[in-house]
Amino acid sequence: MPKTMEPTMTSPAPKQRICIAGAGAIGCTIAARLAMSGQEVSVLARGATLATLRSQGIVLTDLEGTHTVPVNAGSAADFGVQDIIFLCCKSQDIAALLQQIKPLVDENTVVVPAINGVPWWYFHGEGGRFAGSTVEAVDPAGSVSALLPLRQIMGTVVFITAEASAPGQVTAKNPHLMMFGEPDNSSSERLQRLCAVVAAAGIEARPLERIRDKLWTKIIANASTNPLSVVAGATLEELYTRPALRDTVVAIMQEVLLVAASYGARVEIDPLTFLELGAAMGPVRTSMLQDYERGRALELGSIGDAVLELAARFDIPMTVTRKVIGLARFHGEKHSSSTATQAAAASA
Ligand SMILES: NC(=O)C1=CN([C@@H]2O[C@H](COP(=O)(O)OP(=O)(O)OC[C@H]3O[C@@H](n4cnc5c(N)ncnc54)[C@H](OP(=O)(O)O)[C@@H]3O)[C@@H](O)[C@H]2O)C=CC1
Ligand SMILES: CC(C)(CO)C(=O)C(=O)O
Repeated sequence: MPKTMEPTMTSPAPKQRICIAGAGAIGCTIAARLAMSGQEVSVLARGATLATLRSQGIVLTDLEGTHTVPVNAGSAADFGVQDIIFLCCKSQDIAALLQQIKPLVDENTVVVPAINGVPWWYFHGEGGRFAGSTVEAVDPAGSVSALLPLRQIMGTVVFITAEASAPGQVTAKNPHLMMFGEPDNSSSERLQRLCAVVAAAGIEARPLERIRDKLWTKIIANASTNPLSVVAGATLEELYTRPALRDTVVAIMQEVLLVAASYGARVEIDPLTFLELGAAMGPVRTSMLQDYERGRALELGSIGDAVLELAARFDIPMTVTRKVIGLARFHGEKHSSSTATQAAAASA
């Protein structure tokens, strides 16, 4: 069975009301591209980022050059009901952001969580042995699932590398690619519409029949590199090419591949191909390394703990993965508390 459906929409992308909730590296990249393509884009932001977006717009540098893009930025109260909402935050911020976007959602709104790791809706919509069960690491006691009906969600896997150098200023050094799929694996008009809208914005958009296969492909990439990038202070190129790091990357890949296979995922990429593709992305700093360097919380819930939780259901040991996640957590907590102490001292 082909895993990528053929996009069926040939007419120009329909005009949509689109909200980007979360204006960091990925949010600003998607918002700028969509706004440049003529869509009605609203960006939900806060603090210094909101002020900058209002005064200067988004400055996106990607493979096509540098674009300065004015956007309508504000809080949820400033926007009406949306056709599409991209959630562009770290997994630990999903619940807060879902609460904020409630006024923007009606029964036709499609919510697209552009978030790495195991999604909170993983066991919803597809059936199977664990149907309806909760991934506690990302959906404690079902508290996130309760915030949004499953039928509003469109799965996505984001293959973009982006970094914000300042609020609203983002550089993305690789081609933009996003894959989309219904949680119940169905084909739908809204899936085709979403792909048409995103493709018209210069982001390659692939509709998928089995979104979980590609989720696992990305989970393998993130679990094997993001936490280790923090421990080693290493770029993707270094992680995938330096023997001392590559061995650990491969060991984690092998462990997570076993978890993916246990859940029936068909992952087409073997570890050696992962290494080649990853190295070709260049000296990219993972989003987790970016957070570490800023003293921010690390996204270990969806990228680390959720994977260990799913492995435990099949008694898969995860020896290397667990150790690296533990080390990353230790480094992250230590660094963020010393960053907070320095900030407090500086403002005293
Ligand atoms: N960067 C990358 O290259 C890639 C990232 N990803 C994934 O995409 C997701 C987003 O990552 P990325 O863009 O890098 O993350 P960032 O940290 O750069 O951006 C997240 C944004 O969400 C905002 N935010 C969080 N909570 C709220 C809230 N309650 N209200 C308003 N704004 C909020 C943050 O605001 P504030 O700054 O004020 O906290 C921040 O601007 C993550 O899951 C990441 O793993 C996937 C592929 C590549
Ligand atoms: C590094 C990358 C692009 C892929 O592993 C990523 O998803 C991240 O930075 O979180």
